[in-house]
Amino acid sequence: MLSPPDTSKTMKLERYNSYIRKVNSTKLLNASSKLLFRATLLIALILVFLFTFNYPPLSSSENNTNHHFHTRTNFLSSAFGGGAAWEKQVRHSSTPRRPNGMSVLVTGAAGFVGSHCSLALKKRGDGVLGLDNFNSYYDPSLKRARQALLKQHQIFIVEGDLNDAPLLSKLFDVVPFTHILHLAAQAGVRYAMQNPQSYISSNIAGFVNLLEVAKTAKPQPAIVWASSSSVYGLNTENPFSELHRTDQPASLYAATKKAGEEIAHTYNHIYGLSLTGLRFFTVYGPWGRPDMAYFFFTKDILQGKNIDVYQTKDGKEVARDFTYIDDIVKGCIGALDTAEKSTGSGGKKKGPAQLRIYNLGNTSPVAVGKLVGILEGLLSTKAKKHVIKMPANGDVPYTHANVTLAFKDFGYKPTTDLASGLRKFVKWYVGYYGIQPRVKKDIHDSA
Ligand SMILES: O=C(O)[C@H]1O[C@H](OP(=O)(O)OP(=O)(O)OC[C@H]2O[C@@H](n3ccc(=O)[nH]c3=O)[C@H](O)[C@@H]2O)[C@H](O)[C@@H](O)[C@H]1O
Repeated sequence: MLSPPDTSKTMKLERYNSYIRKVNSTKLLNASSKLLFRATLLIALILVFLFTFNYPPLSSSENNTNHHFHTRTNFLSSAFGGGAAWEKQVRHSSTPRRPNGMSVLVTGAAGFVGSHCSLALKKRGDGVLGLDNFNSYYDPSLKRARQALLKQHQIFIVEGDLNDAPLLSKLFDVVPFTHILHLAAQAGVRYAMQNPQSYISSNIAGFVNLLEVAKTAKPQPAIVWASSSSVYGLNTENPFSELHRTDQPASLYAATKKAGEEIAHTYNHIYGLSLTGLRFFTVYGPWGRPDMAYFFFTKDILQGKNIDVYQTKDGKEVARDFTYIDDIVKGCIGALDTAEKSTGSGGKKKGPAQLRIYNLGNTSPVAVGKLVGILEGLLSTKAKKHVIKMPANGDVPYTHANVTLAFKDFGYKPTTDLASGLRKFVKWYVGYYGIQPRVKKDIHDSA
């Protein structure tokens, strides 16, 4: 008789195996739940990062327009562009409050000239909707402060990029804009050597995108936009007239503005868009741009830092036709008021349309050294001047506007000299940045 098999060892082995399986499966479970947990945490962190840190600071009017920013703007516009509350804000902001008032889309509304023009238009009863991408070319907190100021006056700024075609089309679906005041651009003459693509993206691609949307709009809006005194480039005739050569730009910035003027011609010719380009001459004033010389000279003088004052190669002073912001605003509004309607509709030209270019300057060039002297007086502080030859960075030695044409067509007449304008700027500057000591008491007291 066969004795029964001794299963005790087998059973022990099975029990052991099943124990090991349990331990392993628990380990596996633990490992996979850990993995799941970590993956969830990672996704959550990515989402928090995207929504907390990356939104909203898209870079304006003066624009950081690289691919990353565009992708994000497109995403945002589709997420925020269609809601009823958003549309209500857009409509409310752009509705005129006076009979026959305009409904103006102001691009670059959080920028220097854009914010001033938006306020002026709104104050007289026009509807204003802003568009700005709040890029970080210069301190975006200044753009946010301008936005807050505009908000107090019921002006809403849509946060988005000129290159976001669906967003622009959406705005035109919601509002039948009568005018566009196009001031969004990559500004700055010297920065073009550091970031050339940003100029192409904003000043050329962005402008074309805007014109593409405008041409198909029903009704087509009339467009007034910012060109630049820099288009005169190496022109040697003075003062600069609209009839002078503008085919020798000295910087990529100037070249993109000149390209804008040619592009404007094309859209006017093919689609009947009414287009007015304004050549601004070194605009300055309260709420100005920190990348401009008068602004960072003020900062550096107050902080006791050296400032570079440029001279031409032959030792002459560099001069600019510095133009005060209020004069520029009057010029922009004059151009808007005299802009004729576009003649096309839905992408089809119906007849010839208005095409204009104007200088908007002060007609009185001042040497940069003199500007520094005025600032020294207003700030009661001696500047640490470092006079150097102008680097080959796109600057031109001299600008001087002839504004006869703008005077003839819409009464443009600058009224603020550099000393008065800088006084107003310094008053704003010390107030905005909370700087009290040293600065002349009468600056604080004067209106
Ligand atoms: O009219 C325009 O279309 C342009 O105007 C403005 O350009 P610019 O006239 O070059 O102004 P801005 O930089 O303030 O330099 C002022 C003066 O200071 C000199 N300058 C500058 C820097 C420096 O360190 N030292 C110096 O002497 C410099 O050589 C110059 O003579 C806008 O920025 C530009 O966006 C565009 O709108």
